[in-house]
Amino acid sequence: MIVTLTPNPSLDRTIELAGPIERGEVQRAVAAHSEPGGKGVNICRALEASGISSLAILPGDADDPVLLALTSQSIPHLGLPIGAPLRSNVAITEPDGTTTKLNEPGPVLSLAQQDALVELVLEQSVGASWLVLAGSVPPGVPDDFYARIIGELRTRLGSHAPKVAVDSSGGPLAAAALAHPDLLKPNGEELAELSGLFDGDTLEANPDLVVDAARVLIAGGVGAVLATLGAKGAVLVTAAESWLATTPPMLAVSTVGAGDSALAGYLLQSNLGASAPDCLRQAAAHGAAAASLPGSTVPALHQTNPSAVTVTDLAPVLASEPVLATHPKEDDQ
Ligand SMILES: O=P(O)(O)OC[C@@]1(O)O[C@H](CO)[C@@H](O)[C@@H]1O
Repeated sequence: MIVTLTPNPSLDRTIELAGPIERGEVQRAVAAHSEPGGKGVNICRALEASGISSLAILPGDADDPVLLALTSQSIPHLGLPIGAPLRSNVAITEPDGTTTKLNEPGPVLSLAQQDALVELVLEQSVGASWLVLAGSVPPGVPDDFYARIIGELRTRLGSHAPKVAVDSSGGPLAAAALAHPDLLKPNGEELAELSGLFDGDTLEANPDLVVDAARVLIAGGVGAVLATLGAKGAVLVTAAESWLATTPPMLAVSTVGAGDSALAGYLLQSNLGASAPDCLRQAAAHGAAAASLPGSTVPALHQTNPSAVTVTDLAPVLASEPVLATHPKEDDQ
């Protein structure tokens, strides 16, 4: 069983345009759809689609559209009632694959609600193989929320605690990185910010340099780093080894949730006891498949093509003069 916590879930609304977005103009959409979202929710949707048992923990009332959608899609979940509507996030997609994402702040979580959410996570983590702490934290929640959960989990469950993966950004990601998670899943920009090495564009264009940046985090106590690099693939760095996974070129339809799907692919194989390079291979295959699907749609295992993924060994470059290059972002936003 894989448990995810999404403290700031959303109803993801995708609006498809027939041409480029025009600021300040009225434009007609060709299609629109809604899906229950938030990073941990997407990971559970991807795992369930492949028959891997999971539980999505999130704040939200039973009659909130996000929870109603999870129920109707038979995604196992536990909602903590908060008496307020969850947020709606909007993605605007253009025919060339460009995705523009507008994320609301989300409802405030009181201290009592935060404590209740932590308690729910600790209770449900007993017997789980992984706990995934995913996404932004809503207003009122301090940056050390994920770090606190990792600490309390290990104090309470000791050697029975599940492995912890973190997929977040900004302050919550930085604080969680110091709490020794087993796996961190940054994109190039997040890894650059966390490590203080290079910038996001440089890392996304130069997977070799990702190893140097990830090693900074591993030296600080992070178990392994799975860095998703959009069209450039993904890099997995452990204490001793590192690999790059690349996929054949493709035109992205919507990159929303591609990073979440990549993490789901990794966890899926990890749960089956696969080797680190095979976990990475599935991560890249899941990420590519997600980018080929509209909106926040997540792929099932049978919709991915791991045999088309090339996995190669990487070594740290420790470049004294980083290569300057840019690359369009295609990771999830
Ligand atoms: O605002 P956050 O919590 O950072 O990200 C939320 C979000 O953009 O992440 C998912 C894609 O990764 C979407 O389902 C959702 O709308």
